Amino acid sequence: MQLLDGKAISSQIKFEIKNEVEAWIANGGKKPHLAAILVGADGASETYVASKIRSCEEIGFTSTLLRFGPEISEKELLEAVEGLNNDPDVDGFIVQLPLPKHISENTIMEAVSPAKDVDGFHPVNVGKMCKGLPAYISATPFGIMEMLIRAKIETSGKHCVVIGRSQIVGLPMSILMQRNEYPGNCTVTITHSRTQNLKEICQTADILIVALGRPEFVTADYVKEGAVVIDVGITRVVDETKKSGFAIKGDVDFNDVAPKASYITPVPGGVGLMTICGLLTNTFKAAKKEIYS
Ligand SMILES: NC(=O)C1=CN([C@@H]2O[C@H](COP(=O)(O)OP(=O)(O)OC[C@H]3O[C@@H](n4cnc5c(N)ncnc54)[C@H](OP(=O)(O)O)[C@@H]3O)[C@@H](O)[C@H]2O)C=CC1
Ligand SMILES: Nc1nc(=O)c2c([nH]1)NC[C@@H]1CN(c3ccc(C(=O)N[C@@H](CCC(=O)O)C(=O)O)cc3)C=[N+]21
Repeated sequence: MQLLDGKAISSQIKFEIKNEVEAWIANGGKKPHLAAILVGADGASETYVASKIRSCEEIGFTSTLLRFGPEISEKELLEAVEGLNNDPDVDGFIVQLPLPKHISENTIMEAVSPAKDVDGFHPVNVGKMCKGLPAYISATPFGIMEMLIRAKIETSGKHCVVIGRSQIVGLPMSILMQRNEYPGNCTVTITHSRTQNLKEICQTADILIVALGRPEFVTADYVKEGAVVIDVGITRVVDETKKSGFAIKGDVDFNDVAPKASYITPVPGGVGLMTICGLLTNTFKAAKKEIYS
């Protein structure tokens, strides 16, 4: 078993971005500025925001966080989005999901200017990604692809099973893994809560990407000997032994699955850190106006 060490890979990527940003600024470029809107207090979002702010500081980006209570109206949130769309200093921003039930996530995602949509959630960016055109690609799938590249994992002709079909992870991940270029060319199966025989399908996976949001759901009996296992899940569970009062768990039972896997990502220290790299890469592209002039 080989650990796909998100900490080591993401440190290397951040080092590379930091150097590029320094050169960009030395040549008169603008310091990249990433903003985030957080509504309420979702555990995974809190983890993300904290991690993101730390990374922005590390590599020399400006970061701004706009926090709102869960009672904010859709109209007020749309105004906040419009404010960031029109703020010339903000290069890119994300609206943390999930949003409270009374707010339509699709309405909010469509309100974000595609040029500042560093999460890659706007239909224009999703459409461009599907067609293989230059676009912001959702940070988590982007980070996972980068991890596969850096670990030189063979993907061509492999069976990739994705658990979860969300707009933010499962769906874009599936599209990227079937593309006619490395790291893609997989035969992809997308599974979800209505899938029958999930375990049997997972047992046929050469590459298993798990994003359903249930801590330690995938056990060794789901996994073929020698499979590559990518754990996207981030759930805060109560843990009295921790200073913070909680521990972060993935969707894969790591200790059970690791002996069977050829490669596996840990949680924490895996995909989450790669997501941050995806977001920073997209934000730097936004500052350089690489995709939208
Ligand atoms: N590490 C990182 O960078 C990131 C981590 N996350 C984490 O990843 C996890 C998934 O996030 P996200 O995609 O947003 O979650 P969603 O809740 O939006 O989607 C979950 C998906 O899993 C499916 N699902 C739920 N239960 C089952 C089941 N028992 N069997 C099979 N499929 C099931 C759902 O099916 P259906 O469509 O039928 O409801 C849905 O498609 C969460 O823990 C989240 O915090 C998310 C983003 C980034
Ligand atoms: N619009 C939107 N885009 C997202 O990409 C998005 C979102 N909303 N909502 C919440 C989920 C969750 N998510 C995480 C990303 C990184 C870490 C992360 O950096 N984790 C580190 C640090 C963990 C720690 O602090 O210990 C790790 O796993 O090692 C966590 C969670 C992005 N999400």
